[in-house]
Amino acid sequence: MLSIQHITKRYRAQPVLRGIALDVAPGEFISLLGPSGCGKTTLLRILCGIESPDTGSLTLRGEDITAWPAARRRFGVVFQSYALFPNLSAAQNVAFGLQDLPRAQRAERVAEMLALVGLGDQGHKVPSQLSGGQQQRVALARALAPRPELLLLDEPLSALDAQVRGGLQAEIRRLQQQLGITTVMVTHDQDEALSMADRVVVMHEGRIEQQGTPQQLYARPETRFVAGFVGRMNLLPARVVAANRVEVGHTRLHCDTQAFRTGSTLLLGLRPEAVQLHRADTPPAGATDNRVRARLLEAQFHGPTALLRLHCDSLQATLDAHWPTGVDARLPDWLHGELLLDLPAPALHTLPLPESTRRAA
Ligand SMILES: Nc1ncnc2c1ncn2[C@@H]1O[C@H](COP(=O)(O)OP(=O)(O)OP(=O)(O)O)[C@@H](O)[C@H]1O
Repeated sequence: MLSIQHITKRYRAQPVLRGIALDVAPGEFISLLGPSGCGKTTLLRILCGIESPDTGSLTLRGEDITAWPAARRRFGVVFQSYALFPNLSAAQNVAFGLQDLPRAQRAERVAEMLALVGLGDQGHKVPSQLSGGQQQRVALARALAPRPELLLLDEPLSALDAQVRGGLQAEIRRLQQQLGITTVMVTHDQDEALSMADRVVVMHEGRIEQQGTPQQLYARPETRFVAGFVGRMNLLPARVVAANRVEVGHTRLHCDTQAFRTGSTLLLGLRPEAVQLHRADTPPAGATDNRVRARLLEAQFHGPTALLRLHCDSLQATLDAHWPTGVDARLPDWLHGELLLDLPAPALHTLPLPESTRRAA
């Protein structure tokens, strides 16, 4: 439906977008995810039509819209700051983009939209009489009221507290699916991107680093940046010593090394939830591949799980692991003794070293 072709943008000499290409399918929810300064807001502003690219083009259902001003695109936009007219009621704010409709139809549509966002009885209030979450619902109703072809969301929830935010994430997703509206949302919050989007596009320094479903990105990060930015990942420098065998510190581990030649260096990634802990005095029976000794350095309580920092002499590394805290929210005493860690081969990701590190090596 929307095709973004080789978009570049510089501010003065500084390149901010370095060749962005992306196709968005009808009804799809895309999240642009990346750290501050990676260019995601600039890309969204180019989609809105309030910024123009230096090179590249945008097509909407085959039609080139690159030179169209924002008003002609008629996309629905919600910004981080609620951007409502403070002296207009919620209903008047929603009616703002409906000037073309006859009065009766306009009132009907406003009532429908306010009901859709759960504010059917709040239309008379001005923004200062509404909570932050309610104001953002009004902004959403206003953006959706003219039935736009594309909904653009720029960090719409980042000014809200965690609880309101979680509720609205689910609600926006429900609405988006109910209306089938094609949506592009900018966020720097990986949880938000993973939980809401059909496809997450990870941006880094003005480029698309990787894109895929939330599950693909989490299960198969392709670069160190994505591995570190989407979820938590232990990263260990390693060297391929034979097919499917790597050396980390003083120890050798099994993992899939298909993409690497023997002798090459790489990073081994392992999610904290994939680390299996056992007590060393009663080791489990069975295969002992990828089993190393470790000791607990510290534990951080996070409610349903504790994050354990473990030191492993043979790997010459410190690893993070998750421990489910259970109903009594306590760690068993044996975790403070000698431990064995199983690092399952299928959970070990092999990642290329970043360019700069490779040169130094
Ligand atoms: N109008 C502008 N003039 C000059 N530089 C700009 C302008 N807008 C953005 N930049 C610069 O471009 C880079 C990318 O900004 P952008 O807002 O797109 O990043 P972002 O990924 O959305 O970050 P954030 O999450 O902090 O908004 C930044 O270095 C920023 O300082």
